[in-house]
Amino acid sequence: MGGGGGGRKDRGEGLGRALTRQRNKAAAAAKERGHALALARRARQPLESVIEVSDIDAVLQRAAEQDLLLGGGDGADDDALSAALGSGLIDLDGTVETEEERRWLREEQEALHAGSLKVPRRPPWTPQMTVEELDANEKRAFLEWRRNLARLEENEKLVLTPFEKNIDIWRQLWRVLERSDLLVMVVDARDPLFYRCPDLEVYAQEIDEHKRTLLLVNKADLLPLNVRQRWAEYFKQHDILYLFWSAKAATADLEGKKLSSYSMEDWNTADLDTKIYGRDELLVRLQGEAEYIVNQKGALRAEEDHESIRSDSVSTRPKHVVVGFVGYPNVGKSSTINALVGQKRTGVTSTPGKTKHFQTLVISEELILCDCPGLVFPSFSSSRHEMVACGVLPIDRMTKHRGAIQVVANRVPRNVLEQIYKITLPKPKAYEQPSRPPTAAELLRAYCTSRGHVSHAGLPDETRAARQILKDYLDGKIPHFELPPGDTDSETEPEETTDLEGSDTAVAATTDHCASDEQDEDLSQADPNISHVLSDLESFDLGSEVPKNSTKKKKETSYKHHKKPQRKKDRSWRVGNDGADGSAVVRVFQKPAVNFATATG
Ligand SMILES: Nc1nc2c(ncn2[C@@H]2O[C@H](COP(=O)(O)OP(=O)(O)OP(=O)(O)O)[C@@H](O)[C@H]2O)c(=O)[nH]1
Repeated sequence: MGGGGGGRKDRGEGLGRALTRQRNKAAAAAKERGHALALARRARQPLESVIEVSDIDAVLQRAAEQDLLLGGGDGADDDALSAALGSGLIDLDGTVETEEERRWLREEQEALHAGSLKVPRRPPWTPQMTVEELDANEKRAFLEWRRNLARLEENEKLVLTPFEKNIDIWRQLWRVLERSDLLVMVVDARDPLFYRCPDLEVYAQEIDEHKRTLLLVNKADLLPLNVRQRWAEYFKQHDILYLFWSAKAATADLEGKKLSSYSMEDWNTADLDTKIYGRDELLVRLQGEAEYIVNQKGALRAEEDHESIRSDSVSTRPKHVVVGFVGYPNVGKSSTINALVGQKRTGVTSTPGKTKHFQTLVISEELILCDCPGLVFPSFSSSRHEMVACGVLPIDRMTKHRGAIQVVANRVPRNVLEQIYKITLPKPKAYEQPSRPPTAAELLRAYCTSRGHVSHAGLPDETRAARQILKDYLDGKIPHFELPPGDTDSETEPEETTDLEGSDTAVAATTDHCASDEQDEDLSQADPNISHVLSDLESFDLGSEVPKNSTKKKKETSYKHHKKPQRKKDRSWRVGNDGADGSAVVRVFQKPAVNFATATG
């Protein structure tokens, strides 16, 4: 009886244990399914830049990744989260200190630690590795890179500006770097050093000592000849391989038009150091540089193999060369590729970060181009505001517009701003420095007053004004450029130099701006009543492209529904993949404009 009772108890305990086991199993399976689902969902997500550091989703996603990498377990979630938090995803105030008294100290620190600002390296890999192994290794190395940057920030009291935190975007760069013979770093001519990433050049040579980087100084149409001369001097002094280029001018040329920019008058100078290259010249130069690299590699390999180097084996042209294009968002990579291909292959917009995947374009049997998505490299030296003003962070995501406008006000002489916008800025008070730049508030209010931009609350619509001013600044309607560091003119006579250049360029820029300004001029003469303000708000992002006679239509549409028209990147040309890692290849055959052999002699 007792035994029977014991048996029931045993059976009962056995059943309980079995049920618990089953429940645990089900829970584990559910967890696994959840993981798989999360992974699958993530795989389906489009490739997005993660630059803004306050994105809590990104924090959690990284925490989940960490969990995955470290195998989970007790407290792993907490550890992962704190690792993600500690690795710089959360930036508490998101701004960089700019007080004068702290600046030199910070600059000293920045110079000291400049070598630590590295581009993440792809860990060593072999074709024999499984996809999972490769993926885990890359994630581990990436997290380590993130932690190092965070440590740098924490320990040294340095402030890192926003940088790309999405490993998948860096993966695109790794692949472009690996397959390119020549790396072309596209920079904006108006501040080339801001957009240059020296560590990327170092990294390229770590992959292969023969790889070289060419600085493609784009938007050179916005740079007067004398400023190009100064930069040319600087590049030569610092042994930087460079050339001036204007994707916009090259595109206009292809369309049989001429760019009406002041600096294009002397673009085709005989001086190779300062001339703005044309499309065919650039293609020849790129191919020449890349072939030189491939030949050097071939020669070395032959030497290493103790082969007898026949003279023709070194000079034989390689089958084809690959030229990779990298750079910050919005510097004009896609425009350059489009101009080189000779037709629209990649989308061009003034919104940074539009190119998401690298693209491979076969220009000819001999030349292949690779276009990498725009990347925001880690840096110390610029503030978030500066990055918005420089087009690296999207204007649309800007929340504190005055900071970015102050960058514009500090860089562009007061008289130039007044001329371009036909506004009068308040003069500095008697007790203030007579040469002080206008404050952001002064500039924004003067602009709003002249255009009648009023917000719902009846206050000046500073956000709208800020967006338009920043757009004009980026598009080159407001002329501006930096001089090389240590340029004596900029040091000893900043006012005079800027004023001189500014007024020169202001004339051209004003002419350039006239058409777009006409509409605003009209608006400024009208009564800024609320319906006008609303219809006016609607034209906001269309800016100068809205024809005058479209005012009526604008009034009829609700401003709430107005969204910036996003031009879609034309990807219809994508044809399958190249067999390596899923990247698209299109074959674009075109007659080489100049015979390479004759052109290079
Ligand atoms: N003035 C001038 N503007 C240019 C030139 N090249 C490009 N732009 C403008 O710069 C903006 C950005 O050009 P994109 O070609 O889309 O830049 P991107 O580097 O491919 O940008 P992402 O897709 O963000 O990587 C666009 O508004 C272009 O019209 C140039 O040579 N001169």
